[in-house]
Amino acid sequence: MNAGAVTAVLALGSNLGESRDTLSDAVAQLADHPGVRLQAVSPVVRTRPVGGPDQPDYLNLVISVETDLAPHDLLAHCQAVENAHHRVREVRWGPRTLDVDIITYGDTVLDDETLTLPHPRASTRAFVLQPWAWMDPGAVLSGTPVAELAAKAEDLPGLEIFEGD
Ligand SMILES: Nc1ncnc2c1ncn2[C@@H]1O[C@H](COP(=O)(O)OP(=O)(O)OP(=O)(O)O)[C@@H](O)[C@H]1O
Ligand SMILES: Nc1nc2c(c(=O)[nH]1)N=C(CO)CN2
Repeated sequence: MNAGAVTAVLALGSNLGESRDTLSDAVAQLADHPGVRLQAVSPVVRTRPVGGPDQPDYLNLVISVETDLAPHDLLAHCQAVENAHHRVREVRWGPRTLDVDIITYGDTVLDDETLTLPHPRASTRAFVLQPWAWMDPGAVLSGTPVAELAAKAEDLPGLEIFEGD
């Protein structure tokens, strides 16, 4: 790892349009930055929507990247990739072509107007935790094994590996 580089975990979700293609493109776009190197990609999972209005199932995946970007610069890069997929913010937790969240940035703990790390809702979301645990069975979030958190998450039933339509 480059001196000063940090490992970040990013969670991607899509439930509008050609979600499988969107996720593949987004992973490539996230990695297509001189300050970002892709380390690992989880399986794609199909998940029931958590919160928000009645909406289609999601496809979700998690990646880990090694990055030289500062946390807010990584957030800006994630949002640029969301915007490239015509992400429109209408309803909270509403359907979207692409969502990219920063789940962890090394061990950084941070909370300001635009960025909270670790992501404040990740520890209860199977759609983040289960693919993360499959990608990295030893992963830990704020001191607790991610696999243990996934097993307790209310949205775990209904989550399945996406094999393609
Ligand atoms: N760790 C984080 N990753 C991504 N965005 C974050 C994070 N912490 C705070 N934010 C802020 O949250 C704002 C709203 O993000 P977004 O619209 O993606 O929320 P959401 O995906 O609908 O809901 P949720 O935050 O529950 O996943 C962003 O504009 C960003 O500034
Ligand atoms: N299954 C699922 N549900 C969600 C998702 C998501 O990615 N997958 N994202 C949300 C807001 O980030 C709200 N609800």
